[in-house]
Amino acid sequence: MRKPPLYKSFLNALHGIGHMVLQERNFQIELAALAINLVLIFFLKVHATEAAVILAICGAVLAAELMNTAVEKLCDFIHPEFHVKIGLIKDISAGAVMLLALTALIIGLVIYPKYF
Ligand SMILES: Nc1ncnc2c1ncn2[C@@H]1O[C@H](COP(=O)(O)OP(=O)(O)OP(=O)(O)O)[C@@H](O)[C@H]1O
Repeated sequence: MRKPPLYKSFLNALHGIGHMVLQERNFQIELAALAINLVLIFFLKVHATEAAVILAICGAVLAAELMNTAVEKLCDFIHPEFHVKIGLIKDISAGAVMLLALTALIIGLVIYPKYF
């Protein structure tokens, strides 16, 4: 089968991200957190290395949220009914996001205080 052109792959990925921006509350909250961090980095003149760490963890949280939502949607598609294993799969997937969000919180607590 012929591979689709590269720009088509970008459009497909943007379609997925666009869906998340419009429909998924957690993703919207995490995008707002990224925006707040960008403002803080700019106004507090955060050191470039620290800014890179902050932006990297924000990106990781957003990417994990994308994967978590994909797992949830896949679960709902293949098994819409209640099942204890589906619950566990969703909980594990959500756990990945929570782990990264907590890491982001700790990184923020380590970096920001010295700028105030
Ligand atoms: N089909 C199911 N069978 C068993 N438990 C389920 C099922 N669907 C959802 N759950 C339970 O409900 C939780 C929330 O699942 P849901 O699909 O509603 O995600 P959500 O509310 O969008 O979560 P998130 O905030 O992580 O995006 C799951 O983590 C799981 O514990």
